[in-house]
Amino acid sequence: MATEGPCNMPKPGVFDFGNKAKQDARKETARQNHVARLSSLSSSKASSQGKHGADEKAQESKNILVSSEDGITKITFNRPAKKNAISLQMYFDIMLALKNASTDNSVITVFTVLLRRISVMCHHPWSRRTGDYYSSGNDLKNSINDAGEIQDIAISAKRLREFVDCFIDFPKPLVAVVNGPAVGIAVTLLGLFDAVYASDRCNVSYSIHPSRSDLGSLLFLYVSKDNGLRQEAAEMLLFGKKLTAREAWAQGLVTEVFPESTFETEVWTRLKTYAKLPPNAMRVSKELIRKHEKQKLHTVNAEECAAIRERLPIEEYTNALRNFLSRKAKL
Ligand SMILES: CCCCCC/C=C/C(=O)SCCNC(=O)CCNC(=O)[C@H](O)C(C)(C)COP(=O)(O)OP(=O)(O)OC[C@H]1O[C@@H](n2cnc3c(N)ncnc32)[C@H](O)[C@@H]1OP(=O)(O)O
Repeated sequence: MATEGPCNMPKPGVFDFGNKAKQDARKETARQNHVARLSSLSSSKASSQGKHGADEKAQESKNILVSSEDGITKITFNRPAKKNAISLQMYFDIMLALKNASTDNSVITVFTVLLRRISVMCHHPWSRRTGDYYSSGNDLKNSINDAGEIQDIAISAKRLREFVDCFIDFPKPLVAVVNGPAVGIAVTLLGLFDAVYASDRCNVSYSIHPSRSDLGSLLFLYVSKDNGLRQEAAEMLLFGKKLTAREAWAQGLVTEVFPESTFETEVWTRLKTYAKLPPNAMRVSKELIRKHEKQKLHTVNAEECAAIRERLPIEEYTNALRNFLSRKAKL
């Protein structure tokens, strides 16, 4: 792989991970090992997948499960021990899953959390219960090594930008089934879904993570457009106020709130019905609805990621990270 000289390669498309990784490597020669790891992950998985039907199992990875059934491709967080914190590998797995879902036979793509079976001594011997968290956001270990030093900020910030771009550009209806609390980047993404169904045990928040106001500007753009909710949104983004599912609905961040007891049945019944609607009409409608805001979202995303890249190495951030990792601080 060339690492010197001018970069004359054309800018790769948003789902063109192979070329993006190569360009990263040219610019970040000092970080080649890390980039190579991500690149090899991309190429090995991409080559083993290609196009597939909506009724086949599409992708296996430990913390992100992908399956397709009844016209719905489901992308499922499966890292309950870490509250579904999103590691660098998971960012990559999700991008790959979105890339595949954009060309598979499915009609709708849904993000959700794996349900866990727990034993309860009440009316039923076994009861289904949702995973603890929908997602606790960015894995705080992404940017700190075992010695407590900040690492790979440039690559992480670039990866984050590509990740969010994939959501902005996703061509099919994209739905979030949020059956637990969501934090940080997982909240920001809600504004990029076409529908967000939340159970009443969900809440949304930004952490004490000092980068939250950068990351939140994307969300702010979305919720505060014409609806006079600027101050409420700012309270969450600047001061870390946690919103209940119903407050998030009032902000326009959640489409509908369901009681936890009927959440799964109601939501999946509805989604299966939606997946029978004409796919092309939905794609064209989505394109028309989103067309005018897309460029703005890309611009804000680029600005946010640049701000994250600049601000993250500062002491305020490193202290917050170390405090969390040494168990002195939480949300
Ligand atoms: C370089 C790229 C920069 C990107 C910047 C953009 C930022 C995006 C964001 O998403 S910022 C938000 C980051 N998230 C947080 O700050 C949440 C941190 N977590 C918590 O505050 C708490 O864990 C909790 C409130 C979510 C849950 O508390 P509790 O129920 O008490 O569980 P534990 O704290 O014991 O957690 C269990 C287990 O999970 C690990 N964990 C939880 N969240 C994260 C996380 N975000 N990153 C890494 N690890 C996480 C936690 O350490 C425990 O692990 P352990 O059992 O100790 O091994």
